[in-house]
Amino acid sequence: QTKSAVLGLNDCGKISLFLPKMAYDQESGLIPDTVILGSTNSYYVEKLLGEGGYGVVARCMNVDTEEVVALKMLREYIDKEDAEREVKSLCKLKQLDADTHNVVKFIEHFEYKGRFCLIFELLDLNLVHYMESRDWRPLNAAEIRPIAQQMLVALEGLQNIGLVHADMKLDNIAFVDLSLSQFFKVKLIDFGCAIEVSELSESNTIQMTGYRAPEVIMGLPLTEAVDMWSLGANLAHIFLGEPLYPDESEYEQLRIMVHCQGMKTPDTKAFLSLLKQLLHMDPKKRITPSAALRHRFITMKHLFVNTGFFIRYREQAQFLMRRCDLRMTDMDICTSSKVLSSNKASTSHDDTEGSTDASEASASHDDIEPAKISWIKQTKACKMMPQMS
Ligand SMILES: Nc1ncnc2c1ncn2[C@@H]1O[C@H](COP(=O)(O)OP(=O)(O)OP(=O)(O)O)[C@@H](O)[C@H]1O
Repeated sequence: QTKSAVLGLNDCGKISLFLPKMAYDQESGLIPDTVILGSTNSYYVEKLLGEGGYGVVARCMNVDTEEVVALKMLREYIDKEDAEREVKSLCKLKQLDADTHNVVKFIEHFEYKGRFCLIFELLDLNLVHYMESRDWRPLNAAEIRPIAQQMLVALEGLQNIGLVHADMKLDNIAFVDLSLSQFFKVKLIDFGCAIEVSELSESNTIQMTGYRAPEVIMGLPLTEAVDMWSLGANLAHIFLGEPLYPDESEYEQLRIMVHCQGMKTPDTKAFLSLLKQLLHMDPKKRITPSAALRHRFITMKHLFVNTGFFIRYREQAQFLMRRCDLRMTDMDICTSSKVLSSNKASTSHDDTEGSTDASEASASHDDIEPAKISWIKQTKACKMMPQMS
């Protein structure tokens, strides 16, 4: 804790750390118009961009190359061990191509006056800022799709390198450049809580309340599926314009909103179908990133129906996806007339509901005590997931 830190509720109703401006500048060590000397590069601090419990982030310019970057200086009270863990996760992240996997590009790190400094590519507003700028007016399914697809690709990449983000929240999804034509191009940021999947244990209290997977709350064995749950809760948040959890009745709210306001278009149904599988109570049955990328909400197979409305809607939906320049093999296939005929003879690949990876992964519960299994079953029965279908 810092001397002047105050905990309070932010605009989203979440607990945040507030620091008075002047003390914050001094404490962060990031004072505009000063230069931070790194081991190989020096950075001119232009302006402060954001802050969190772990660090303060500023827009900086590499004095030699004039490259504009984001510098995150970890707070004074962060243990060296924790700082080194974040650096270790970021080094591991370098195994992925940051642009194709939609994760922030990590450039370098160094210590400055005993504080860890991490240098990243400069990104734009995060999803909280963006939603605030539109008064939390919900995004529609077509707008959510490119964000969902990119985050699934990111989580698939993390799964491949055995890393769990463990802090998927709207603050940690940032636009690449809102002023560019790639409007919905986003990246996953903040690997401060990331953990190797092999190091996950039941005692880990990871993820933020509201995005926390049930197995974390219940102290059950954890896997990378925790990130998929959080992604589901995040997508529901931007679809509703308000958080889905922790109040479970908000789940009912989602159902009623969709039902009463006539929003249950085929695309909304497809979105809810994916959401249901992301928010599966049982992590072993929760959909995987690769299966989710084949879900019809992402591939848009269900939109390839020959009616005037759908043609226009589909064109808009495809436009939003193309603007992000996504790796859309399935979607590209969908653009051909092949899809119209293949719709008739539906395959199991484009909609994974109740099939493929999700159900195959439903293996045994041998490693969970019987009492816990029965508890989960009861909880599952109480959940309103089935009502969403
Ligand atoms: N690469 C970047 N480009 C632009 N802005 C960034 C970048 N990285 C972070 N930010 C901004 O700084 C804020 C804080 O960054 P970050 O989430 O990494 O800090 P943190 O202390 O780990 O946060 P938390 O307490 O939420 O875990 C972000 O919400 C974002 O607004």
